[in-house]
Amino acid sequence: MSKFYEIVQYGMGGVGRALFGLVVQHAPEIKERLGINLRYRAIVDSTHALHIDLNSAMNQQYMQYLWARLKPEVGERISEQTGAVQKPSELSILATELDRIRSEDSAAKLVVVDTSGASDSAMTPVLTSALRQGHCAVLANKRPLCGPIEDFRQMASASGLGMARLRYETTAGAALPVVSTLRMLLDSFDQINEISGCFSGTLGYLATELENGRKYSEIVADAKAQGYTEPDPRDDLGGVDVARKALILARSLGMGIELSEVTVEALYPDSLSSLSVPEFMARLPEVDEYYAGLAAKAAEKGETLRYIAIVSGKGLTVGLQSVPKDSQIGRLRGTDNIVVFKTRRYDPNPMVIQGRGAGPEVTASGVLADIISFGR
Ligand SMILES: NC(=O)C1=CN([C@@H]2O[C@H](COP(=O)(O)OP(=O)(O)OC[C@H]3O[C@@H](n4cnc5c(N)ncnc54)[C@H](O)[C@@H]3O)[C@@H](O)[C@H]2O)C=CC1
Ligand SMILES: N[C@@H](CC=O)C(=O)O
Repeated sequence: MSKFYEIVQYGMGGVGRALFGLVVQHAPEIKERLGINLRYRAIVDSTHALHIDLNSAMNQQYMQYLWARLKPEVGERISEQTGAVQKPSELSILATELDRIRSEDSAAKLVVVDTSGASDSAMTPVLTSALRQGHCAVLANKRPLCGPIEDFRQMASASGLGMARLRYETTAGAALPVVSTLRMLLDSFDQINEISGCFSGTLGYLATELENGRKYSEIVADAKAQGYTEPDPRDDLGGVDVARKALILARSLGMGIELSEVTVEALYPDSLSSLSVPEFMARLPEVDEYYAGLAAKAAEKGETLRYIAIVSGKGLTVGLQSVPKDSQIGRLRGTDNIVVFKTRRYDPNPMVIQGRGAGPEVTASGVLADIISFGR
């Protein structure tokens, strides 16, 4: 029997557009191979929304027509599409879709997909509300999982037993199977003693390229252009993005920790913290020399810099460390992440997951896998 999942997607940046392209291009094959009908009901960016009527959503030609305009190389905005409306609020977009699906008397489930960079206050009510009404949610956006712990618990409990209708694989390690592995270990009654590693594609890329002698300012600009960084690269460089990932893993383990309890170490000076993003990017050369010096100092000792996170019963720590070049972490290259699970069963040798941890294409593939997992 065919299953119907209908996507309401917030966020049409790098990851959002890559996901839209994947779904539009592969929906017929997904239906044929897996018996899962995926279609778009609405796409939303920071200012506008496009509600897609079902006839159009089922019409592959119309979806291809939209993709031809929205794909990154063309880059049209939602506001430029026929039928787009100015966004009243994130929640009202969902309300419109819930009304529509009720009036259709449909057996389809909505999947609210958050590929935005929106705040937790904007997105948490949307996601929790959809989950409470029996629908599904998939997040690439970490913020809604990093608000007050009570909000996280409400979202989790709204998503059914074992968080059955909530997926957020790409919030830690992009498409690497980190969250699903954590769930698998917990479901099979292992005991996770520690999760550690390098959780940032941007900081991995920065560290490797500093090692190669490139300038800090050029590396950060390049990471932004490639879509590795957060909308504001200071989230990456300041360690907050790593802290969010560690917090999401800690909360998934049942720890009641707040983001404010995690101490981070910033890889840019305080003097650049209150600038706009373009101003920040323009002033990066001011710190080139300092970070070249740090990298050179580590190299003199046969070491390299890595930004390391540890989640354990003692809490969360994240920060810059100098590690031997020929260690497992020292050998990481580019945007690769490494996540090490030390558990009762994986002892003394831990379970290790390693691979690309950032980039729009790879992240979109993880979001699509999350969506499809509801229908399996
Ligand atoms: N780029 C990557 O490698 C990865 C990104 N992520 C997460 O995925 C999300 C998207 O990342 P990117 O696409 O790279 O960022 P991006 O900056 O390219 O896109 C973010 C989009 O969110 C939209 N947006 C902001 N506020 C919104 C709102 N209230 N409602 C609807 N849309 C809104 C913006 O218009 C923008 O187009 C972020 O939360 C990021 O942390 C997660 C894993 C990897
Ligand atoms: N900005 C993040 C993207 C994935 O979460 C990173 O660099 O790791």
